Amino acid sequence: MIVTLTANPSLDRTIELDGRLERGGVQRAGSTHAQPAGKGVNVSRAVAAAGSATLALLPGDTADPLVLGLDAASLPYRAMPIGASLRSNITLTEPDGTTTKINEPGPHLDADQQRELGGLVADAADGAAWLVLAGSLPPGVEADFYARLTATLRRELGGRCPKIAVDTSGAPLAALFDGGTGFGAAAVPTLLKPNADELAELVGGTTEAELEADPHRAVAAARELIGAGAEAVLATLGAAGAVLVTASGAWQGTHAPVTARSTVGAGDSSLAGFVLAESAGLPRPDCLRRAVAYGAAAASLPGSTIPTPSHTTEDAVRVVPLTGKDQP
Ligand SMILES: O=P(O)(O)OC[C@@]1(O)O[C@H](CO)[C@@H](O)[C@@H]1O
Repeated sequence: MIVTLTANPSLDRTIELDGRLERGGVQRAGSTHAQPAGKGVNVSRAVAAAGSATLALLPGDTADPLVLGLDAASLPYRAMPIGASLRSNITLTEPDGTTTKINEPGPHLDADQQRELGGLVADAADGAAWLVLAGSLPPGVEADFYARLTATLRRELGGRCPKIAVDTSGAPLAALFDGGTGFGAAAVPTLLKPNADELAELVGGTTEAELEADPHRAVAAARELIGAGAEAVLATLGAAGAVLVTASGAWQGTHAPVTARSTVGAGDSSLAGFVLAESAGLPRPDCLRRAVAYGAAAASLPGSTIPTPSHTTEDAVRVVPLTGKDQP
């Protein structure tokens, strides 16, 4: 079972423009669609589409359009009522694949609601294979929420605690490694899935553009996180594919060029591909291969559409070891 938590889910609205975005002008949409989303929900959608067991955890009232969308999609979920509307994030796509995204802050969660959400996660995660903590934190939630949750689950669930993957940015990402929170290595997840921007911000001394241009630099940056206690780092590098780094090896995965339609959800799809492959017991390079195939497939699909296995082409992915010894 792959359990996901989306602390700040979104009903993603995509507006496909027939021409270039004109700032300050009035434009008619070519087409529009809405999808229940947010990073963890997207991971669960990909896992479910692959026929594997998943459960999406999120705040949200039963009548919220996002929750109704999960019902309509038959996605297994548990939603914690909050008495407030969830957010709606807007994506504007242009014919050349340029994507502009505007994310709302989301509804405020008070201390009781945060505790209840943590309890929901502890209950669902008990005995699961993976727990994916993904996305931004809504207003009212302290930046160390994921760090605290990770440390608490490990302490309370012991040997029944799943492997924990985190995909977030900014202060919640930094808090996983911040000794000041007092959780130490217990808060460091099994797997981190930063993009180049997040990785650059986390380790410092480099930029998103440098990491996307040079996979060796991305590996060096990811190694710092391995040194801090993570078992694996899957760093997604946009059109440059992804690198996977563990204590015993590093690999780069690149995909044959695809025509990008919307990059929204590409990172989430990569994470889903990795976790699906890892759960199936595949060797590390094949986990990376599936992650890159899922990311490329997502980028070639409109809006927040999440790929099914039939959208992916693993043969189009080239995986090469970069440093360290390869794994069996
Ligand atoms: O504001 P966050 O939580 O960082 O990101 C939310 C979001 O941009 O992430 C997904 C794509 O990764 C979208 O479905 C969603 O709108």
